[in-house]
Amino acid sequence: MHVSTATATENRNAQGEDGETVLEATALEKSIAGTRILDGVELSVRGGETYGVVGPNGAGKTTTFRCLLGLLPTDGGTVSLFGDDPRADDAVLNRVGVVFEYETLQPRWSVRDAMAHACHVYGVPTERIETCLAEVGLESDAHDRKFRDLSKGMQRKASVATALVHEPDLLVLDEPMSGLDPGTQARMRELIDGLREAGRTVVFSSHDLQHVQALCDRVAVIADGRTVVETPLSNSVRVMDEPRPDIATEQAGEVYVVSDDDPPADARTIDLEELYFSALGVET
Ligand SMILES: Nc1ncnc2c1ncn2[C@@H]1O[C@H](COP(=O)(O)OP(=O)(O)OP(=O)(O)O)[C@@H](O)[C@H]1O
Repeated sequence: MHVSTATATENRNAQGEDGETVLEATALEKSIAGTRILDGVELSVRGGETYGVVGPNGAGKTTTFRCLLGLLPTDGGTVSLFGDDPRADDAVLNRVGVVFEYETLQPRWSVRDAMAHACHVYGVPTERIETCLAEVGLESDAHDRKFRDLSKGMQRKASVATALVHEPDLLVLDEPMSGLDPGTQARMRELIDGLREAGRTVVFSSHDLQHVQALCDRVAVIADGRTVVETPLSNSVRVMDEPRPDIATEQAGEVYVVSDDDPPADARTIDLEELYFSALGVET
């Protein structure tokens, strides 16, 4: 999969300067059938970054994505998507491409038909179909086959291609790697990396901490419906074993994540897996 970097500057300009907050949630709450599902999700995604959301099964990642996009009503908290609240006005969703793990394209439509429909809905030329199919590297013999007759990997690529037709400023991918063989996962990883190179903002959830570590600029660990810690990754996380009054830190279990760009000399480096288990209070 390859994404041209030629339009990176244009894309960055379209979504604002790098570093501008494009998606933010504070104190997000959601109950379903009397059960509290989300109880304090906090996250902030900046323009141009790749942002990972990790957490155990049932932590609330998919529910968070639905609430962030205004697809589920919330019971409390704030949501800001490119400065607008999608729960009040969903027009801002025109700037977003979304692929949920279990929501598929129309099973009886061919990939090209589904993409043509998306082009029609968004008012973009159907030339985008070939561009996006090439971008995700979907095998050419799959383009005119019915969605239901494709392998899971082909279906995932077709779904991502469809989510890209309107050149969204933000791509939200719920578990993009799940159920894919290692080779297809690697190609999905290349795609996400290529999107970042092209200046797009990508948010994705995953259980594969290695993928998240390799791809993401920042990550949020969610457990029991709340954000336990949100931190820059840049290949490693700087932590201290004790807090210090002069240093900004965020507790994640037994460690204190240093949020300062200039960590103190006694800060040590841990990987995402160690942070994850510490944040969840799991002995390893
Ligand atoms: N419509 C619903 N009705 C009842 N419970 C729900 C509903 N949707 C989600 N839940 C519950 O909310 C919790 C969070 O689910 P969610 O799918 O958001 O978690 P997740 O972190 O995405 O999990 P996974 O990693 O397994 O995909 C789970 O306990 C789930 O059973």
